[in-house]
Amino acid sequence: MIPTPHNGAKSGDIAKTVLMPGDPLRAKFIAETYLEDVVCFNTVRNMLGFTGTYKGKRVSVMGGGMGMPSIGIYSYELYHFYDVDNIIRIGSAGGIADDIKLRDIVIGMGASTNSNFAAQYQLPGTFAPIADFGLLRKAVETAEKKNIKTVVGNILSSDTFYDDNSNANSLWRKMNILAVEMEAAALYMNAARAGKKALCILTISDHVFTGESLSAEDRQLTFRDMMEIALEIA
Ligand SMILES: O=P(O)(O)O[C@H]1O[C@H](CO)[C@@H](O)[C@H]1O
Ligand SMILES: O=c1cc[nH]c(=O)[nH]1
Repeated sequence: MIPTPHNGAKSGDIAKTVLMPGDPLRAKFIAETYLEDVVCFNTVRNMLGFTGTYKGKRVSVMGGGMGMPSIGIYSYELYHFYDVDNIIRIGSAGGIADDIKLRDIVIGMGASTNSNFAAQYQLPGTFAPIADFGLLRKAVETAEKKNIKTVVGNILSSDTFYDDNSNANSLWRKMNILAVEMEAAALYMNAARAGKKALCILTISDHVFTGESLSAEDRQLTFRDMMEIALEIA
């Protein structure tokens, strides 16, 4: 079923590993900054996707949009229709745990969620969405080699950015959730169901409780550490 309603790529246009920021312009930035011999494979809905080489390895980078329905569509199509094996989400997140600071890189070993995405599987219990251990280990080792600190643990994938329940994040904090973002749980579920691999690496752009947030310039600079870790393990 390719091209799909959401992806104009043809068979073979996409590498086995795809880096997936939420923002398609971040995908363009990565392609222009780090990749050689770049080809743009998707412009449908401006959800830009590129394939090129990084240090001789073929790698793709594509926006995934905001929220679980969006990354759910793009990652499903990549795994099932484009033969992609690994998707590494690289995103921004809000700090929740007290010891998480602006610019920290958080790796989602697990992704708790308030979403109903898992209902489709009709499981007789609660599914725990987790990262691929091999990708996780490589990311941590690569960061250590680069002298970049990472914090590994449980994150929250939320359906809401603006939430009417002002107490919700305090409740998640009690369960040692490190940070909140909006996609990893669906990505991890799609990977599990497809028998493929996924990882979510995040940079803390703001803190839910202190209200601090990074400037646009600071984001650009600190996001590069996360991008380089993802590119190295691709
Ligand atoms: O920076 P990205 O990857 O878009 O990730 C975070 O930013 C968006 C919200 O501002 C959500 O998509 C959230 O998951
Ligand atoms: O989803 C997100 C991303 C960044 N900051 C937040 O508070 N939430």
